[in-house]
Amino acid sequence: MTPSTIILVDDEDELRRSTAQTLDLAGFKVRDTASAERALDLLNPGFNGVVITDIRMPGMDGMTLMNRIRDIDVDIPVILITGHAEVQLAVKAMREGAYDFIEKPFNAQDLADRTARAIDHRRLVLENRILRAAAGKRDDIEARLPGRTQIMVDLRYQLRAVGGTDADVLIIGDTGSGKEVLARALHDISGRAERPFVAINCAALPETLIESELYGHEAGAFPGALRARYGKFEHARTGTILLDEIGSMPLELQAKLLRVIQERVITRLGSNEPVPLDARFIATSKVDLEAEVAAGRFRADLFYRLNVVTLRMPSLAQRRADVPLLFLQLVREASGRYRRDHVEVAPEVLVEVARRQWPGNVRELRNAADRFVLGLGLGGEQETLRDADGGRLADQVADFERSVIAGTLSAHRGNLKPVYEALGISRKTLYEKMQRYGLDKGTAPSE
Ligand SMILES: Nc1ncnc2c1ncn2[C@@H]1O[C@H](COP(=O)(O)OP(=O)(O)OP(=O)(O)O)[C@@H](O)[C@H]1O
Repeated sequence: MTPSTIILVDDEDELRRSTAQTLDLAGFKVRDTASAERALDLLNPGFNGVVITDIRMPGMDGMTLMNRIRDIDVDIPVILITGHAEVQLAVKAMREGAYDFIEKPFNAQDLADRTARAIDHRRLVLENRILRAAAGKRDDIEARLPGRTQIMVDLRYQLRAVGGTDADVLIIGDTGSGKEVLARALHDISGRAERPFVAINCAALPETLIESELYGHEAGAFPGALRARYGKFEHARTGTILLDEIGSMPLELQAKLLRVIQERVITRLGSNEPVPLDARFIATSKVDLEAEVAAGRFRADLFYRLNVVTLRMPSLAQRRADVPLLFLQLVREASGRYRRDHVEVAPEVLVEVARRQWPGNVRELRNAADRFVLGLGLGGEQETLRDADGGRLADQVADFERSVIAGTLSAHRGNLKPVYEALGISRKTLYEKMQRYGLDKGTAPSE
């Protein structure tokens, strides 16, 4: 990405020059101008930078400029410079979409901090855009959350239903089942798709730093806090905040979080100034939070607040019929990642994949696909088929083979060529097997 540029707009020459110098000394690349119209000429959608403008100017004022900038690209951060008596105006501007404001006279450090934060925010927004454009994934929920079992069909339906709303969402699911993938899909189909998606792993945050990580702090808020720092919540602003493994959050922080979710404001440590927060919260949990509430480890009020919309990411054990197809998809992805040409998956391999339990869910299946593509086998259990349940091995193999072929046929909507190619068998063999198992082109996958 090209280096960020600050466009500074102020009609007062002296103040503009000294502000430009301050920003320059802080290491920013600055272009300054006395005219709002000129500033607009410098902007385009995808502009990598930030606009800092005085609010009072003859001709086009700062508020009008901000609105014109939002017409160009709604996510370009605009920082307004206000006079002492103009705080009301600044608050109105924040409500209308200004990123931040700074009151005159301001000190150099404060200006540099606010500018740095706005630049970080802009970078996150642009990175998100690039990622999404590259993947072309905006509406492609089925490709991201594949599966033909009813439980997955229902989940995608629920996802689309809540995607367009602003409702906070709780996602429950076993380890490795794809909760974060689901959360990102939710963000990408929401009206916040272009805004930052900030994932916070609550289990990995050190307890002593958790508050300043989330809420930020002012300089001197605690020993060692030399400079002010913006927290993760402020980084997300109008985007989505993912609270991964919310059940690991200490009880006293749960109370604070509840307040943030309800009141939609945050206050940095060491500050009295509330900052508005218009983010959507998504929380995930591996464990049943109701049981945690009963055990006194999770606050009931926070649970009820989060539990308004709950999506359940099924484990692979709950959707076994999806496993072979999912494996084929993961093999295709891994082949791309490792730059291997078309890696064939023999039917015996799919049978083995379908037979296994996969307690680590998609993560474990994905690792197996990676190993397979690299020629290392599936890993994990013994590679040979075992007569696990006491049934005749040949019958079990036949059952799995039938479900694999039925699933692949259904995935390709009865189009045979991609089916025998994906399964690594000839057209003739596919016909024979379809006949043997009583399958036709329109066969639905068997559970
Ligand atoms: N549908 C999918 N297609 C491809 N990869 C997937 C899919 N679902 C999950 N994965 C991969 O599986 C792994 C686990 O997914 P994810 O991190 O979303 O699970 P999780 O439920 O949040 O896990 P944990 O509970 O351990 O945090 C990741 O590497 C992810 O990329």
